[in-house]
Amino acid sequence: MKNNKVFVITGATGVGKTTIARYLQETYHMPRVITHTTRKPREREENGGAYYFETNDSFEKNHYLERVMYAGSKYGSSHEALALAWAQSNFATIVLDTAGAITYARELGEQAVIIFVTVTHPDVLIERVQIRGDDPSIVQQRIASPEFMRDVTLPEALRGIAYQLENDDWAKTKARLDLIVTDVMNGRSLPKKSKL
Ligand SMILES: Nc1ncnc2c1ncn2[C@@H]1O[C@H](COP(=O)(O)OP(=O)(O)OP(=O)(O)O)[C@@H](O)[C@H]1O
Ligand SMILES: Nc1nc2c(ncn2[C@@H]2O[C@H](COP(=O)(O)O)[C@@H](O)[C@H]2O)c(=O)[nH]1
Repeated sequence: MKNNKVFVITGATGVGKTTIARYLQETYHMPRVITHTTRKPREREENGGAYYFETNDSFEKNHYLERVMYAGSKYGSSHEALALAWAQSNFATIVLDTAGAITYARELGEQAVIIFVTVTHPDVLIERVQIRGDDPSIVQQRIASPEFMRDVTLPEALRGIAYQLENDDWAKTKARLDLIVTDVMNGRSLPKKSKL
């Protein structure tokens, strides 16, 4: 349906994408599009919750709107998972790296509301994922990956398209998110040139 929209939350590791998607889910009842990955589950991550966890073989059996390699693992968002979320609500959320967000913007146009999340000091990202309890060797591999460095900066292809949302202070982030959601739900669009 043309009225359906998906809020695409993108940005670097640890910047708060999943936290934001959870807030949109809890506050606005937006279902999350569950994506597929071959990476190993973290503690407390369940199949069909955080992700559909796949083997290399099972990953290849799905139909993807887009797919990427990120820090050595495969990730992909399936047409089926997006349809499932839109069957529950006209507004859904998805968490993607910036390559995926660019594909969503290109493939879905106005139906994709892209939110690029940043922090003022990227050093805090390492602290955040350590506090989250990520395995230190995985954190090191992640930080060293070209995808991590790439996703710290708004890609050229998303300039003028993505909302830029600073997530230094969670209370302020929630207030800014409320502004974006209210505008989108009312069919308006806030200026996207500067950071919110
Ligand atoms: N504004 C904030 N201030 C401090 N900590 C935050 C803030 N937002 C999120 N966090 C915390 O930072 C950690 C990383 O957040 P989250 O898992 O949402 O990041 P992410 O962008 O989804 O990361 P990844 O891409 O690695 O999955 C979590 O422990 C979360 O609680
Ligand atoms: N392009 C896609 N990116 C995805 C997808 N699912 C998750 N992600 C992004 O990958 C990295 C790593 O995630 P993590 O859970 O291992 O920390 C992160 O930026 C996610 O947003 C997807 O289907 N396509």
